[in-house]
Amino acid sequence: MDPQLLRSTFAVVERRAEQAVTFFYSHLFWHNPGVRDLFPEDLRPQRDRLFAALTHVVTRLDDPGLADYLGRLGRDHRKFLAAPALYPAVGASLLTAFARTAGTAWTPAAEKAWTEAYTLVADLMMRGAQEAEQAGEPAWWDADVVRHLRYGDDLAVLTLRPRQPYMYSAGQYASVSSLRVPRIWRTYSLANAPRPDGTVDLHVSRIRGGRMSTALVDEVRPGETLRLSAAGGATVHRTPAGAPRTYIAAGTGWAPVRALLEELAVDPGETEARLFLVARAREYLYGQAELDAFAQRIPGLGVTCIASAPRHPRDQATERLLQALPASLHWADHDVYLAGPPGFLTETVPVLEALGTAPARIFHDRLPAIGRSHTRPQGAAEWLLSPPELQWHDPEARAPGEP
Ligand SMILES: NC(=O)C1=CN([C@@H]2O[C@H](COP(=O)(O)OP(=O)(O)OC[C@H]3O[C@@H](n4cnc5c(N)ncnc54)[C@H](O)[C@@H]3O)[C@@H](O)[C@H]2O)C=CC1
Repeated sequence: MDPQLLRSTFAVVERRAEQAVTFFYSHLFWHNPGVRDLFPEDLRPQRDRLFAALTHVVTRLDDPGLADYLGRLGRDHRKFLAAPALYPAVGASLLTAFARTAGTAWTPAAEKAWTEAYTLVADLMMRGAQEAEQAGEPAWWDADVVRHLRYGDDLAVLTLRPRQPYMYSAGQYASVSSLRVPRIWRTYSLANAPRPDGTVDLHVSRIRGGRMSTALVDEVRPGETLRLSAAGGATVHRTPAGAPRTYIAAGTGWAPVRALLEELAVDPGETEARLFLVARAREYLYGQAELDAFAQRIPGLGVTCIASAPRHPRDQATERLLQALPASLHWADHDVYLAGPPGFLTETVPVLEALGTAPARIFHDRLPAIGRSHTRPQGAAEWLLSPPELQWHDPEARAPGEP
């Protein structure tokens, strides 16, 4: 396998990505009747994901973590009903699409390199899936909705009871699917530390035009069954017991922070902990109701709630937070746990670094370049200048208990 050759052919294909992706799906669905049913009705986000995943692989061929990443991806793809027979079918369509798109760059040597690369990727993914199956891990967990609470127009807290034991750590997330929105999975943080009764909470903010969040906020009722993927994400506690830490949560970013606090509350000792809770308006500070209870259970907890002023844009709360942070001291001694919208994280991280927090001590879910944009940049330079819209879910971060 020749990494240089793979990258140079991929660079040509990437410039004609729309054409390549359209050809790929047409070829796949034409030659494999029934496969179309495995994909969501709206293929556009899927198309971007395919290229994001391929870019991830092609740019990390020398990365020793790639095999683990692909193993986890294969394990995770079981929820999409990706049977082993699908892998060669996808490979055949992908290589044909590349051959059609790469023009003169598609030499016999390039074809050989891509065939070898795809075989390796598929083998590692299938092995991950097989290992999960042998370990008795379900492809997804059926979970019954036992409670559905509304906060304002756009927010709901759902309590689910998985029918089989569901393992996760405080701070992790899961993909969620509902038969109301077939074949679509969306990622939500698990909003509580594991409970003796096994139930898990999800905090869902309705996104305008978002079919899944609308279904979860407006339509889903107790008694209904949702599907949960295996938990993932490495935003779990990494701070030694008793050492100082700061939590910063914006909007439903409260969910993972709430879970981390609940875990800390079991044995807080004298731990110094700071919590900044940020929301678009006072009435959206829905976590506030629980703060007294947390403050009682964690004596060293200091809490600051920040919201935008009435009739001001939601991002004013971020400006207020960034102005408030320097009033707290000793940033170099704190681990910082952050959760919230991608734009919020992008603005907050540099300020924390400027205040003295080491980048390695700032923990948040990673933001891969999984675009929703339909006007695709034409090359690496344009890609950097105009990156696609970010989503916070990162399958690479799916490493429960990762140090
Ligand atoms: N684990 C995590 O990191 C989690 C992330 N989220 C993300 O949070 C978002 C949901 O947000 P909502 O609850 O509706 O919050 P929201 O849209 O009400 O925003 C909450 C606050 O975040 C700040 N903010 C939002 N967009 C910003 C931007 N572009 N630049 C600077 N600051 C910004 C503002 O201060 C705003 O008041 C989704 O994007 C979701 O993916 C949600 C839960 C967990």
